Amino acid sequence: MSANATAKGRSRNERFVYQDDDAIEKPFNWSQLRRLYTYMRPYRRQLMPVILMMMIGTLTRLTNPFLMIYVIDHILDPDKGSGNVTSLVLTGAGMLALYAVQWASNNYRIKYTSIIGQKVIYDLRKHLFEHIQKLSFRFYDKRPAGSVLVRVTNDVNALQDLFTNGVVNLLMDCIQLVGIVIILLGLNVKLGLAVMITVPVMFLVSTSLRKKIRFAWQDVRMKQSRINAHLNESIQGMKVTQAYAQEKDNMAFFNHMNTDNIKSWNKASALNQAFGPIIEVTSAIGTCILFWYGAILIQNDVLTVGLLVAYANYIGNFWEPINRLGQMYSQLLIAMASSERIFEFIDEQPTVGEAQHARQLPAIKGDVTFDNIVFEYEKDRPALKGISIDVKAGQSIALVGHTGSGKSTIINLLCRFYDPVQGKVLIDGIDIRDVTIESLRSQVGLVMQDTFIFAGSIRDNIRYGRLDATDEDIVKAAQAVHAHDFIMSLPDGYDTQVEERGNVLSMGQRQLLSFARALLADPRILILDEATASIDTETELKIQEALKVLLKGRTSFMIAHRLSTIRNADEIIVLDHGRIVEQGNHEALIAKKGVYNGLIEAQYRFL
Ligand SMILES: Nc1ncnc2c1ncn2[C@@H]1O[C@H](COP(=O)(O)OP(=O)(O)OP(=O)(O)O)[C@@H](O)[C@H]1O
Repeated sequence: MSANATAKGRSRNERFVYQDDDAIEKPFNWSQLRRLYTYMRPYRRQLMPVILMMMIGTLTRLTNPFLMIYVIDHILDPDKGSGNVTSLVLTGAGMLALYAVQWASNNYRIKYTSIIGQKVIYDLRKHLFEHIQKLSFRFYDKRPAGSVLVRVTNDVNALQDLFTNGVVNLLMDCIQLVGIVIILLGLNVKLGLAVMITVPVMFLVSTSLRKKIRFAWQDVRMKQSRINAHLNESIQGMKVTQAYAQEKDNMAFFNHMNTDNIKSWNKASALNQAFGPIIEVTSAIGTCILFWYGAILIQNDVLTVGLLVAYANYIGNFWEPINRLGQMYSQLLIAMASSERIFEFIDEQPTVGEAQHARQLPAIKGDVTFDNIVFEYEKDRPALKGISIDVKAGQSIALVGHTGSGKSTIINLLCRFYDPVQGKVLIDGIDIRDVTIESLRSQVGLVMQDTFIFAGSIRDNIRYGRLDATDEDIVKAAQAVHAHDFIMSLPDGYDTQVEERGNVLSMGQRQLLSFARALLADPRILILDEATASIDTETELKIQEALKVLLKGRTSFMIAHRLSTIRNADEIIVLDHGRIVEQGNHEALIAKKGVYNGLIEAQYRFL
């Protein structure tokens, strides 16, 4: 913390700490490059004609000056064939033809490198997304959603340039450069060496400047990344900001970051602009040497005017690939960092894996057994310490206990979001680690406290429970859980569009929707994390009615908060610090006057 941070609190600019998750360049790494190449390999065949076109384009470009030599030294030379209009026209036509070929091949190259590059990026993004969908909760426990998002978007985008034109351009520039050097030295070694004398100087100056430029842009990206993180957080937390009237403070913080970003941008941009003049001055020096030394050679009859013009042309084309190769190298180092971060995710194995010979869980009855379960999220900090529960199909279980006592953890294990450290969870006597995750989760319904509503229509949101459900099934499910009336009162009924997270719906309405969704899925085992927010009595009654319909005939586990739900449960399990401390029905537990009685008294004293 800086010195001006007072005892009252942090200074405004230190309010948030954002982890820098931006691409920082990494050293060149061949094995990573080879791994990146595996994404290009499927397009090898499509790449062949592109490379061919690139070579044709480069060759025609290198050939053109030879025609110039011919025109100047043979056609226009009074001693040789001056005035030969036919030759002149023919050579002119030849030049035009070469330009046309060059233009066509360049067009082809640019178009198809971009198409192939996009396909490679598509595959990479798909692979990454497919993979992160499989990763276990443990993975997400450790990472903020923003950092996962950055890898799927920014890091993949950072590779886009490399794939869309980088690889082919790299090849093209190398060929062009080698071609020009050979021609320059081949036509006249002395003049060739003389005009290339500036190359090492230019190389040294540009390498050091480029490094500075690279770091400056990295700094810009880091600042932008912080702005993004802050924006993300601000939007998500807008209600809290407004509720605590923190807008001014938030604005000041944002301004600070915004100003910082502009400063970095200006610095990077100034450095960038310095690069152009350096290239120009170096190439101007090269040209001066060319004409000065060329003129001497012409006077000594060692060089022709045509050759001198050709040299000037080649020199003009000489700096361009050098410049691009430098840029390419910077791009490559950044791509190394991005690919490393992408591969880090791809290499991450789901901790909850499927057994090699996992079988389909057959249609279940709904018996559930927790057999002496021990579980810890973090080493040596057990969240469950030897839990055994036996539930018969169709029974409803209410899990109660203080915050942090392990209720959600029990549910997490039943869905196999995590695996126990010790003991097993059995459904109809089958260890859930022996069956495929999909066959397990498709038979276990989960109704979360914070119902997730996806952007789309109400109908589609209910259909999420069973994608092949007909419209009639959807209406029936909604009617059964008393959601139909409120849906019909919405402007477009079932077609009403709701935004992500369903902010336009009330808490109670969202719950009813999630009940309809779960009913449609018709799972044998239902898990319900009851919402804590209190709702009006009428909705409350509807929810209780809906719950009865939903629970009928299913084994259910409820993290129950409403007394009515807890009371109606067949069995109440009271947890404390990861252990079951009491178990039984409401009356029996109240009569016991133990932990449960204390909890109920504390919670419902005012009802
Ligand atoms: N993802 C996690 N990583 C690390 N520790 C966790 C994680 N989730 C829960 N815990 C810890 O495990 C213990 C049990 O948590 P759990 O969420 O099961 O409690 P709970 O009874 O459901 O609480 P609440 O009623 O507040 O939701 C707590 O000590 C909690 O801090």
